[in-house]
Formats: sequence, structure tokens, C-alpha cells
Amino acid sequence: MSTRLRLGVNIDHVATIRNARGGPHPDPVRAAQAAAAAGADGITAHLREDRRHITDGDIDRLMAEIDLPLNLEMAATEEMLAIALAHKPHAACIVPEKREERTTEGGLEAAGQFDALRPYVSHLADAGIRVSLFIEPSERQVDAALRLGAPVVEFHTGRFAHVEGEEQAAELKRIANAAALAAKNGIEPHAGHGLTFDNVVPVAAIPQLAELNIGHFLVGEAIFTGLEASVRRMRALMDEAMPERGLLGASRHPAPGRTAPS
Ligand SMILES: CC(=O)[C@@H](O)[C@H](O)COP(=O)(O)O
Ligand SMILES: NCC(=O)COP(=O)(O)O
Repeated sequence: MSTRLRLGVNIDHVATIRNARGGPHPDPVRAAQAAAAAGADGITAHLREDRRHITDGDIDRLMAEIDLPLNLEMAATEEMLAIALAHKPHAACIVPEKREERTTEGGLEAAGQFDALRPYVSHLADAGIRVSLFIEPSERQVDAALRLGAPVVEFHTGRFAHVEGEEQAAELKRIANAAALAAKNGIEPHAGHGLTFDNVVPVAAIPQLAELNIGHFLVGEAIFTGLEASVRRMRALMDEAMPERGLLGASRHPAPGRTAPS
């Protein structure tokens, strides 16, 4: 059943700008507050192993000061597992991470790393954390997520965002097929990476998707319009896809931690 699509705002790149000078400004927690005021349903932050943007202190403060559910993106390492278990965020999204990469270049090889990932999924789940796997939109990866017992997958939309024309249409179809397969198997499908005002609507129209996580573009656009305006515009574009999702009205399934509209 289709629902109003949730928007998770990734505030990593507020921290990138802050870290360029080493001081406290701009504060990613203040950005999370602005995103919440603009209607975000959740906050996403990727605590990279090299701490190039979000820091441990940011995670402490996001947990303490923000009412929205936190989706902690993390590599499958002992260090990150310990941090997740100490904080118990609403969700933990396991992502692949390479020290040299500029950004997350592809999805997690959930099928190929099945045995290595299994203990991470089970430790996180045992702690009551909703586990998500950031994967490519393929049957092989959805099948691995199912066998791993992950309740959520997030499809990497980076390729969709970077190709054009027929290639983009084919990639959109791949995401739609993978979302349908995940939903059919009881896995909640999310999507994100590289989404912008120009490319979000067809992704938002995929009826099985429950959440989009968007960051880099929103933070970049905030330079010109302010973060609240940029989040509100993204929300409005996502809502434009509601008729295609078979939804004309308000959310039937509220975001976690929110009260259902009567
Ligand atoms: C996994 C993912 O897509 C996000 O973490 C996003 O890429 C922002 O972080 P980076 O730019 O550091 O990859
Ligand atoms: N998981 C994707 C995410 O959180 C945001 O990616 P981007 O919009 O910063 O590319």
C-alpha cells in the first residue's frame, strides 16, 4: 500500500563546511532543527570512519537535541557498531565506505559480504535499531537483504542521478522493480543519493518507496535560499508525485515518533 513519502534530510555537508575552518559554525544540529521546522520527517547523518564531516560529538548532540528520528549511516566496522549500540538511533543504515572516495560510490555488496554483514545486522536489530542496507537496486542485493533479515533497504540513486535520457529511464525502472520486489517481500524500500529538485519527482512517484534521504543538494541550495526554503521546496516536489503514488491526501502512516493525523 502506498503512503506519503517521508523525507529524511542528510546534514553531513553542513559539517563539511564547518570543518573547513575547524570552528563550530555552521552547526549541523542547527541545520537539523531548521530541517525539522521545514517539515523533514527524519535526519540522516553519516559518521564516516575518517570523520571528514559528521563527528562523534555531532551524533551525541543530534541524539540529545533533535526530536526527529535519526538515521545513522555507518560502515560495517566494530567501531561504528559500538557507537550505534551506545546511542541507539532510530535506524542504522549500513553503507559501503572507502577512505579515498569522494562520496559513497556504489551500494553495499550485501550478497558478496553476506557472512561478514550478518553479525552487524543481528547486533543492531537485537538493540532495537531499525537496520537498513544501502544497496544497488538489483534482485541479487534485495535477495541478500531478505536473507540477512534487514527490515529496510535504501536504494543508491547515484547512477540514476548521473545519467540522462534512456539510460536514466532504464535506471528508474531498475529502482522501481527493486522497490516492488523489496515491498513484496516485506522489506521497506527507501532511496537516496544525488537527488535534486530536477530529478526527484519520478523517484518520488515510485509507490512502494517509503522514504527518500537527501542531503548534498539541499545544503548546496541552502546557500541561495536558506535551508528551510530548500527543504520545503523538496517536500513540495515530492508531494507533486502523490497522485501517481495513488495518494491525494495526508499521510496514512506517519513518520516514526509522530502522531497520526485523525
Ligand atoms: C550514503 C550516502 O549516500 C550519504 O552518506 C551521502 O553520500 C553523504 O555523505 P558522503 O558525501 O560523505 O558520501
Ligand atoms: N543515503 C543518501 C543520503 O543520505 C543523501 O545523499 P546525498 O543527497 O547527500 O547525495
